[in-house]
Formats: sequence, C-alpha cells, structure tokens
Amino acid sequence: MEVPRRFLRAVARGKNGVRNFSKVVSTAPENVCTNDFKKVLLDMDMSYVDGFTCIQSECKLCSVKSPGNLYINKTTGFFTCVKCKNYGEWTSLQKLYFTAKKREFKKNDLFDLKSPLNGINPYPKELSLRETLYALDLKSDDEINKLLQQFHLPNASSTVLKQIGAHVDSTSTSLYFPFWSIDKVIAGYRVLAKDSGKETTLLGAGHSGLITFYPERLSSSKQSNKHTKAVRSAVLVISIVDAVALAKSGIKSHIICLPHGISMLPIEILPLLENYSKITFWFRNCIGIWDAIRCFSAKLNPKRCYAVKPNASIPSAMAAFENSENLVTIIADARPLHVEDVTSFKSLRAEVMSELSNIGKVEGIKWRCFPQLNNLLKGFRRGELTVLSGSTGSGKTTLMSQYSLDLAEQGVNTLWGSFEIPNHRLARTLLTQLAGIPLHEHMDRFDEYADKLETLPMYFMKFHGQHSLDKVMQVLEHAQYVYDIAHVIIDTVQFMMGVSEDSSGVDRFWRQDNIIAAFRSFATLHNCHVTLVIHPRKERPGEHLGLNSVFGGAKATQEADNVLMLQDYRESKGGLFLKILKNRFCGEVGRVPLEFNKESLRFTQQKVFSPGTVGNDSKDNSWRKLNVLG
Ligand SMILES: Nc1ncnc2c1ncn2[C@@H]1O[C@H](COP(=O)(O)OP(=O)(O)OP(=O)(O)O)[C@@H](O)[C@H]1O
Repeated sequence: MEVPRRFLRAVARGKNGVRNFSKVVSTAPENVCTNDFKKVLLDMDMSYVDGFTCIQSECKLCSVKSPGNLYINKTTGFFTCVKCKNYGEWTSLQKLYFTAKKREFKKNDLFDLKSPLNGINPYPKELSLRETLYALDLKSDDEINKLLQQFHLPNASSTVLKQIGAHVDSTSTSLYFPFWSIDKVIAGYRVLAKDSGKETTLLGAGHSGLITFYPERLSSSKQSNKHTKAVRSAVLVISIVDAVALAKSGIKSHIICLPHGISMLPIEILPLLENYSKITFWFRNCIGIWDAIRCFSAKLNPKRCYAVKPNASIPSAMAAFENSENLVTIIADARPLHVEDVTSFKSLRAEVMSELSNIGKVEGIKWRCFPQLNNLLKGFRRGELTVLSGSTGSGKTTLMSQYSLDLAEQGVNTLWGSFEIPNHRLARTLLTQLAGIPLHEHMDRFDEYADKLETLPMYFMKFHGQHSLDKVMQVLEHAQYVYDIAHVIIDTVQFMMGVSEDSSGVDRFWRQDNIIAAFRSFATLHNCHVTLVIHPRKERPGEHLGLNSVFGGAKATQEADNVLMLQDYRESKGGLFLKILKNRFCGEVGRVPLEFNKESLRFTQQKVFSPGTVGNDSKDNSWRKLNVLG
C-alpha cells in the first residue's frame, strides 16, 4: 500500500504542521467530580442525563434557539458540544457558566475554550485524501463484486461497503474505509491492502473517529414510513473485515470498527458510544486482547459491556462467518464483563481456559532486541511491577529507553516519568536509538526519524526533580484513562521522592516503601506494567549486586514481580550484564551479557561469552568467573 509521504508527515505533525512532542502529559485536570457538574448545571436551570461515561446536557454556548448536545466526560471533565464545536476543560466551562449567571456571554468570553486537553481535538479538519480515491458508489456492481473477490470479502457485501463509504485507490490495490469524527468529518481511514490482507490506520494527530454500520438503514427504504426503534446495542470490532462479515450476518446491532485496534480507545469518541445500553466486544484472537477488553470496558462502564471469547477454531467474526456459524447466537452468548467484588471459578473458567490454550500469548509481548531476555522473562505482561537497579552510570536509563522503545514500536502505550534527566535529553536518546546511527552526523535524516518517533505511542510526564506522590499518582491515573497506558516508567524513584541528605534513613525507607506500595497497587488496579528504576545502595566498583543491593528496605524486591540488575564489570574487563534476579511469572533467573554501541546508544546481546552465559545461575560456570572478577 502506497501512502503519500506528504500525508504521513502531516499526520505526524498534526494540523498546524508544528512539530510538537505534544505527548507531554502536564497535569491532571482539577476539580473533576460528577456531583459538581450536576450542581453547576442545576444552578443554571439546565436538565441533564447522567450517562455511562458522560453527563449530557444542552449547550449554553450555542444559539439559544437550537442548542447542541453538550457532553462532559465524567472522569476527566473534558467537555464538548457537537454543534458549536467548543471543547475544553471543565474549569473553563464552569467559569463561563458562572459568568453567564451574571450577564449574557460576549464573544471574548469564548476565547478560553478550545483548549485541548493534552492535545486532544475532537473536531478534525477532513483529511485531504478523498480526491485521490474513488467512491464505490460510482462503480458498477460488476466492478464491486470483482473487488470483493480480490479483497477476500464476503460476496454480495457491496451494499455494506457503500453504506460505510468505502473508497478504492486508482490502482485498486487498497480499500479505504473512512473513520467519521463526532461532527461527521472524515478523521482518517482504515486501509485494507489487497495482497497482504493487512489493515492499517491513517489518522491525524490527536484526532479520532469510528466506522459504523447501521443494519436498519439497509432496510429503512423498504419500510420508510414505519417508525423504526432506536438501536441501543453495538458490537465493537478491531478489523474492518470482521465488521463486513458481521454486517452480512443479519444482526440488528450497530457494528463499529475501532480506530486503534486493541491499543487505545480515545476519549473523544466516547460520546459516540453513549447511547448504547449494550456493547459487545468481538476482538480477533491476538496477544493482549483480554487486557484491552478489560481496559476498554472500564472506560465504557463495565455494566453495559459483554465479550465474545475468540478461540483457536473461531479466532474472528470473519472466521465464524466463513465456517457458517450463527453469528447472532454467538453474540447473544457473549459473557458479561461486569464482575462483582467476589467471584467464583465458574466465572473465571473461560478466561483460565483461554490462557491455558494460548499460553504463548499469555506469556507476553517479546522484545525484538533482547531475545535472551524473552527466554528468561517470557515477555512483557501488563499488571506487573518491575524493579531495575544497577550501579551509578551503568546505563540504566539508556537501557530502559531502548527497552521501552522496542515495546512502543509493538504498540505498547508507554508513559515516561523521567525525574532524573529532562525529557528533551531522554527524547534525544530515544531518537538516536530509533535511528540506530549518530544523528548529529546525519542531520539531513532528523525529520525522517523524528516523524517516526512522533507516531509511536510514547508519552512523557512533565515532571522533573522532586514531586509529591499524590501529584504523580493523579497524573498517572489521568494519563492511563486518556491514553490507555500499558507501561509506566519511573526513572528514578529516588529523584521522584527527592531524597534529601537531611532526612533520616528510617524516613527515607518509609517514604520509599509508600511509593512502592502505591505503584504496586496502581499496576494491579489498572492492569498496567510499572517499571521502577531504583539506585542501588552504596556499592564498591565492580561489586556483585544482588537482591539486597536495591536501595531501601526489602519492600521493593518483595512487591516486585521482576527484579533486574544492570551489573557493570567493565572496569575489571568482565563486561556488562543484565541480571534477572527475580521472576514471578515462571521463576527463571539468569543473566544476559550486553554490549554497548556508543554511536547508536543501543545495547546488543553479546553472542558468545562463555558456555552458559544465559540460563540458570547454578549451572553457569561464567558466573564463578564473574565472582572472581568482582
Ligand atoms: N555500557 C556503556 N558503555 C559506555 N557508555 C555507556 C554505557 N551505558 C551507558 N553509557 C553512557 O553513559 C551515560 C550514562 O548512562 P545512563 O544515564 O543510562 O546511566 P544510569 O545508570 O541511568 O546513570 P545514573 O546512575 O546516573 O542514573 C550516557 O551518556 C550513556 O550514553
């Protein structure tokens, strides 16, 4: 699939063409409380509906005669009016409404609005790609049927494709399905490639939309005079092919294709899903599907959410369609996602079976640049706590940068809390590692790699130096909700808590324990992986570092699922190792010998060191050698 480079650059840079590492999470919105929203609306004599994810009301900023629908997100307070297209933070709206109590709005009053929350703008300009594509509406039935065959789509789905506004490119190598924003503008496209069958998403920065198929509209012309009941159920899929299969199955629910697959459910599309009282997820079988379903249902309100469990024999809606299964029955049998605080094995049974039959997928996402780490840790999993320590200057930040980049390139939404080094320096390391070349010598290629880095799901907390735990947790929770963060990195815990020399040892230990406990429960509660970089206790150069070398009490290593130690024997020519000291998932411990490339700032795994360089410590002779060296 050929996508014009000019277009990709526009996507990466956002609508102003201004390069911004806009993914800096500054602060969490303050004063977010549903009761406050309600009180202010009542104060303004405005009625409201307390919905699943938003409070809905009439917009006071619109024309008095025909006000638009105002949605206020119950978690962030981010408000938006579909008609006047004003949007912003709750505090700005509240200020305006207080003004409105005293006098009429003036034009200037609205200047404060349209302040995007962390770069989110629900109202994109239409992506200017349509002129290079041909609407299927303009094609004959024969031509469409030929395309359906070539793209392996079900026969006779031309009406479905026309309804969702599918387009084809001039060479008929890709089909383009538009994502419609909340104000019915094309925010981007899902592109289906003919040869590979691969689906990709093209969306402008900070913009989002949905592809929705309305079954009732196919029959509405036949029964145009009859009053049709509003459809209150929807099936969410991540693949356009599945959406087309479901559309052919005769189900009555709306069929909705999500823009970012399992990686993210943007908050600006929540109002579009507000009117559904039943939402069923039917995601294809892939790594991380249950994590995504749990995360999305928490956002959409689990009380209305259900999930179809894909398995090896029916991995997707399209496979079910091809197997002539009854898709209507499968959807009706979807299991509810709302669980009570106390559960039984009966309700866990399906998930346990799914885990056991997909053990490779449960193991987690594999690092591309650290295969030996995969052998030991079996991959990266959500909901875990990892502690990384290592001697001063051994390369903890540099390693963590590469480790997180590797995961982000595979779609792991990552939030960096870089308390020790400023974000621009961290971004420089990330960029050099991404490029794999010393960029300062190749400045002509800066844009190429910077554009690529901007499209990765990496976000940065704007904190530097000491910050209170409460403040950090508030921002973390906000970012997790808005961006579906799957990996949080805190570098380093000591810099975050600002260990001052005058605080006593006991006080420092107590404060660090509190921090560890807070991150542990955040990881579990939000099913998010947290990596804490912690300095070691004072150590002698080349000293062998073990579990007891992590700074603080035993809390950090007790609470952690994984403990990694960067062991530096370079002074004694013994090399550099990443040691896995604790591994709760499968118990494997061992070490990975590393080499550092100063040009690319990348670590590579040393191929040959001595027999048994990776694996169980007890069997490994090189370990004895290291102890001697240490
Ligand atoms: N193995 C290595 N060999 C040579 N230089 C390295 C190596 N690892 C990292 N560096 C370089 O050393 C510097 C410090 O690295 P980094 O900040 O990652 O270390 P750190 O362990 O996080 O430091 P600190 O203990 O201060 O937190 C960086 O300039 C980095 O490029």
